[in-house]
Amino acid sequence: MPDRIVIVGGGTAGWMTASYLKAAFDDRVQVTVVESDRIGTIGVGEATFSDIRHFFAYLGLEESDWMPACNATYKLAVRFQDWREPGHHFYHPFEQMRSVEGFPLTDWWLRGGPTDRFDRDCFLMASLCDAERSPRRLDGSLLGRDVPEGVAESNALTMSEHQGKTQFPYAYHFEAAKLAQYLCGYAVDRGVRHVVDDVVHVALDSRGWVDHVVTKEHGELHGDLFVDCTGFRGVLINQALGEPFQSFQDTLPNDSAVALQVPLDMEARGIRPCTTATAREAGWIWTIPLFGRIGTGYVYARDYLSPEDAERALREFVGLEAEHVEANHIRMRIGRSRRSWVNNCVAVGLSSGFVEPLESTGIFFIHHAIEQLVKFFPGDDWDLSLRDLYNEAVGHVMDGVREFLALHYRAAARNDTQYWRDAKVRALPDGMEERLERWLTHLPDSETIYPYYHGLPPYSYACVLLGMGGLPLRHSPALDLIDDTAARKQFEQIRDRADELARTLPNQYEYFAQFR
Ligand SMILES: Cc1cc2nc3c(=O)[nH]c(=O)nc-3n(C[C@H](O)[C@H](O)[C@H](O)COP(=O)(O)OP(=O)(O)OC[C@H]3O[C@@H](n4cnc5c(N)ncnc54)[C@H](O)[C@@H]3O)c2cc1C
Ligand SMILES: N[C@H](Cc1c[nH]c2cc(Cl)ccc12)C(=O)O
Repeated sequence: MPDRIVIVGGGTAGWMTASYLKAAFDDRVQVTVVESDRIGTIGVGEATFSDIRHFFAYLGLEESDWMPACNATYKLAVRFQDWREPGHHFYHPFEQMRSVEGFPLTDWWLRGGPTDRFDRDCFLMASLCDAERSPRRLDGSLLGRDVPEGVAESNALTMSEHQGKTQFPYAYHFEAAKLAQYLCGYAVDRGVRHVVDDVVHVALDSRGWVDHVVTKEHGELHGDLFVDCTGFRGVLINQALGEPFQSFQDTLPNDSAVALQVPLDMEARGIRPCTTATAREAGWIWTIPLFGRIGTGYVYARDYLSPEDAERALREFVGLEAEHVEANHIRMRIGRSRRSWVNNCVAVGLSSGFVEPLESTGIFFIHHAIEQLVKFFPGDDWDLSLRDLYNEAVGHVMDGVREFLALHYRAAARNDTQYWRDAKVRALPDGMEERLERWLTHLPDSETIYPYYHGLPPYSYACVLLGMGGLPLRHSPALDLIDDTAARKQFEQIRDRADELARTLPNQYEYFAQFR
């Protein structure tokens, strides 16, 4: 069996992979992580999918184990600010879409919702975000009796096996660098060898497979399987093995970011239970509230804005609190390696692929890749089918997310700068134009979105279309022929329940302060 695994890179991807492989295979594999202390990680304040709870559950970790160590908070939604027009906002929440008479509530809302806020009319989470509530009460109980709490209820190995069955009501914000540190401790405690050194050479054998990597001070590291977690550099997959990188730049032009970590008095300011993405002149600014500070950054396209102007705009946005904070400028490689698994090398994380962090998909890509690696782990014969299945699954996830992100720009009503005007006419990924055409007459459903698993359910597409406001949408004509009493009752129930929860749940600061 290929049981000697060498992971190059110790960022979020490296340590998530090491700890997961140990949890999966225990001492039946030997895992080494080699990471440079000279080359930094991409450690900004980060937001996740709710699915990441399956990752922690797989490792046997409770929130109380890792959250305080990572200054983590809850995320109930992404709040899109100013994408339609200045002052407008809407939420993309973690909440199962309700349906009435077989039609999603959003479709009923299009026919005639009670207010002009589809998100508040159709989802509880939008009101909880506006009211800045925690999804848990001070005694730790989760907001709704109807929300399944456990993850052990199913034996599923992968996230895709859960999709559509339940929707957990929150994800997390955390400091990625602290999570990597926490997982390093977890992995080393379980026998992972940790080498701090630079890989200076990747030695290939006569077949072009990785034989070993050469480090500056620790000699050669031999293994059967090599995992490239070297970030945008792609030291093994792209540099040594020559696997081409396929850019998504034609459809997603944002290629840069400037980030600030801003310490703040969260008691005075409050901790919003959502990631905020605020549209700006040539991109958007993320605000990720952590316990004790916010992570913020401007994601932009260099074709439209210089790094200096982006930093100036970000500082203006944040205000005086960021005066003495140093900015971190990042060049983003948008797209994916054509194949993420080549010979005996599997790329996980930024080396495999990345799209701008608008819907917090980076760590989801890592989680998904690791699940697939366990599912399709090679045997002695390195059967090519396993590798092909892996590459197809990983490729589909990134291509699907690419479409979902492209939709945000095509659908946004904002058109006050050249950047936003160009967004309306920019090319869409192959096949998406036809799909979009259909969504305008019938809100997206499982049969009309990107046809392979990519993490996003149809209701996520509906939220973006309804919230961005730049495309004409129509309700299903059948709704004009169906009694709408049940739909109206559903809207009322949501409003009443949202009011009750907003009145009775604590705010996020109160909830997390009790653990400090
Ligand atoms: C601006 C921005 C915002 C983001 N926001 C989010 C978000 O909100 N949510 C989300 O899910 N994801 C987000 N991401 C993505 C997320 O940061 C990454 O997916 C995640 O941190 C994984 O990074 P990584 O481990 O692949 O690479 P990195 O963090 O770059 O780590 C690379 C590692 O490789 C090591 N290395 C490199 N070369 C060598 C060498 N020659 N020898 C030895 N070691 C080497 C480095 O030392 C480092 O340890 C964001 C990314 C960016 C750029
Ligand atoms: N796999 C799902 C993906 C998902 C469902 N709803 C949302 C909302 C937001 Cl803001 C991001 C992703 C998803 C999950 O993580 O629950």
